[in-house]
Amino acid sequence: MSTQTTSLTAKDARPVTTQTLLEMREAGTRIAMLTAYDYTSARILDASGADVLLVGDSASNVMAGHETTLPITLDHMIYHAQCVVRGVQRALVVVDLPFGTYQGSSREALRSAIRVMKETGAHAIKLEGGERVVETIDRLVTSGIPVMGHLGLTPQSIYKFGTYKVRAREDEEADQLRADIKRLEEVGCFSVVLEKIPAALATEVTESVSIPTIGIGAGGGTSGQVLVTHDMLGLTVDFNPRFVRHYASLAETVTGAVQQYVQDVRDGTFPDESESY
Ligand SMILES: Nc1nc(=O)c2c([nH]1)NC[C@@H]1CN(c3ccc(C(=O)N[C@@H](CCC(=O)O)C(=O)O)cc3)CN21
Ligand SMILES: CC(C)C(=O)C(=O)O
Ligand SMILES: [Mg+2]
Repeated sequence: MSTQTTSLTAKDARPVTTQTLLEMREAGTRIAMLTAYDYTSARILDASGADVLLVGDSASNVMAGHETTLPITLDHMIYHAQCVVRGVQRALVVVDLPFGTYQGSSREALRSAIRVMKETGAHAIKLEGGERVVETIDRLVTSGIPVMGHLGLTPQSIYKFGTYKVRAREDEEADQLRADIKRLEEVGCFSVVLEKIPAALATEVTESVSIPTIGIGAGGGTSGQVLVTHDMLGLTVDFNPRFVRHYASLAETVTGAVQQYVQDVRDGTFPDESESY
């Protein structure tokens, strides 16, 4: 088995493709995905070795301050994706199709996805759902647009479920997810996100398909992991589900830096001579 084309390090600038992700799964190399919404962050995440950057509709929460992902528009998502693409050399850039831009018909979905691909230079799109979006995914994939699926907790359906509790704990919903992931694979998704489902189920369905799965709150048995970057950096201090591991406490760091700056301005110690002309 050849692993020659599998990109592993930040220094290896060979662009990650959907094929690379498949090879990583086959080689047992776990895939690291993070969200990105702007140029400056995307550049740092890309250079730090993130394999996939997701321009998530979580931008609705994280960037715009909305309570849910429902309000963000296709124009907003395209703007964020354009910014991210400018900062990326290696990572695969995937863009969420926002609520209301693909559910109406496969024709509407294709129009939305084509806008993303044409106007941003991103490499793939992601959309939420199983059986009910299979026809749509078929149309996108047939048109040459790589599609990532998203099963389990699907935040665009929050008002249908009413809570962000763990999904597919009961047999009926678990069986539906088992069937959904097979359908997503059959119709040509290159990967599927599994959000907030029991680890045992995520492991089982990962083994039932040959495409890579990317987990968030789905345990360690998936082919890769995704987190919202602002969560893992400790910027979103009021969002603390157990699946978030904090790799930094940037809210504290920023608070300290800004307090110091304010004090220095008040004191007149900033700027000093070396910082003046
Ligand atoms: N900052 C951020 N991070 C995310 O992971 C994220 C977003 N925003 N916005 C879009 C969706 C929404 N997501 C969510 C939202 C809530 C929980 C959650 O576990 N909420 C509660 C538990 C609720 C319950 O048990 O009823 C919690 O523990 O915080 C998980 C994923 C994931 N996505
Ligand atoms: C949490 C990930 C999977 C997502 O869909 C988003 O950030 O919008
Ligand atoms: Mg999303």
